[in-house]
Amino acid sequence: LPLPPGPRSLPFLGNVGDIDMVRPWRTYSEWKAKYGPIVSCRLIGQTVIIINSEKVARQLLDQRSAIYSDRPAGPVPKLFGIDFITAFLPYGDTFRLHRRLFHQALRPDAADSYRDLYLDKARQLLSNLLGSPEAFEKHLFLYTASIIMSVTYGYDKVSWDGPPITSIAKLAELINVGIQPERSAILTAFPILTRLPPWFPGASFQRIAQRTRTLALESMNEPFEFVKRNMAAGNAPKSMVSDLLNEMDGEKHAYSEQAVKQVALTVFVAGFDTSSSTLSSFILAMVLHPEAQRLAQQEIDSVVGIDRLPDFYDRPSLKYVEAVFREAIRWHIVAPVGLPHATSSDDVFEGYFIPKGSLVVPNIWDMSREGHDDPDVFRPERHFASDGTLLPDTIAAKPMWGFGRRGCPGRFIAEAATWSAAVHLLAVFRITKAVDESGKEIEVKEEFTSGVVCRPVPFQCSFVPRSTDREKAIRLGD
Ligand code: HEM
Repeated sequence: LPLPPGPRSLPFLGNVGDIDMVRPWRTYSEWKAKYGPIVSCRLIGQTVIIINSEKVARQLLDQRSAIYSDRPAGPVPKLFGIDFITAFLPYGDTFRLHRRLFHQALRPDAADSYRDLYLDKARQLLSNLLGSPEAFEKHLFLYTASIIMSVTYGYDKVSWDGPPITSIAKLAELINVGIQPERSAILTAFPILTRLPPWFPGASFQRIAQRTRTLALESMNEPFEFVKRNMAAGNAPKSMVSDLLNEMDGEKHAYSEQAVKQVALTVFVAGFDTSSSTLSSFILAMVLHPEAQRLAQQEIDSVVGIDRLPDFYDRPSLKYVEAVFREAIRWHIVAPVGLPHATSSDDVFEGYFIPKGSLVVPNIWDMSREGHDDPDVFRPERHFASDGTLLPDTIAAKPMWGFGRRGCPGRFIAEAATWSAAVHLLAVFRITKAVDESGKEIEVKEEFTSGVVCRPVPFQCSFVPRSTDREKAIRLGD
């Protein structure tokens, strides 16, 4: 049987020269128009299957997940000392154990049990923004980091420039650089390069790898020991690690401390950049679309009133806010091609052969545009049916979280935490373009970085308190 259709490829490099390496999802969408929703190509000796439709992704990655849940084998995670991170594990026993621990700690009801925390940290975010609005990116990072560190290890407060955040955040940043797909493809094709000494011209990746290995060990051990010390002293707050360690005692040998450490560090690595980028993108959308912002604020004022701040029980009544939130996420999807899956055995789909070991790339960017008119336009109204009711498709069911047994286990926490921040920002601030010294508005562009996770290119904006009473209340809560 033939492979799925696709562009002709050169003997060794394959289709490397055909792909927009900065925004590969755009090339994949062009191929969809030519070849259909499932496309095959070659990248330096590797068969790549690109899925350009949610329907096909569900048929293969969800319904045949026993075949489509591996990750590409390559030397990069090991070289960088991060092969224990769940997202890089091959499909096997360790992977299954990690997923079981994630399920225990992050399933929907567990994620709901942290609602007070999301609200508390969102109010802290507002206070930080009142203090230094120009540093909003840093405050978003701190918001995400403090929720993750509290849920995972029980930290009450974390500071941006102190341990353990400095090393973990640096690690997350280096991993983002280290796992760039182009570099992975080259090192996978020429594993000999991984033996180059760090001083060799062009081998700067070896220095990054060395630093990442050290940071990974540090970041795994330091916060873990913090929980163990607290547990020994009898004052460990509830957290993912303390819960798992407590359960481990009752369930001897079911899993090891090492597995708990690995899963815990994965939460930060996988959740930090993705969640803070989502919020940054939401703020950019509000700056560029003041009318949508105004309508959302009008709704908050009428549902919540002006004497209190929003809470999760308001969410079902805040339908326009929900549409704005959904649209901000859809408008610029944070991980446009998610993470590649790999097949662990041969398969046949609609008359096409999909060989074992193929890389399978879901084009989530294209899927988020399917069925929408003018998909580039920011339009919250698209999430309402013609009778004015909000469409039933929830954020948790969207392709943005990936697929099948590899789908994002942090989606419930991520969604609740980003919603909490977004609705608080809307309740308290008018988010506008910043003005320069002469009073002129500083233009803001709809520009995003590229990579596994995409965030808006740094921009300036203003956070103008909408009510002096609320401003006072937040300042007093400092
Ligand atoms: C808006 C924020 C987030 C987005 C958009 C997002 C999206 C994704 C995507 C697309 C994948 C790849 C799924 C696949 O391969 O099919 C993924 C994997 C993963 N995510 Fe998230 N994620 C977010 C936040 C989080 C958070 C907060 C956590 C942890 C609490 C988390 C934990 C993970 C883990 C552990 C994996 C790897 C799963 C595996 O390989 O089995 N993510 N995420």
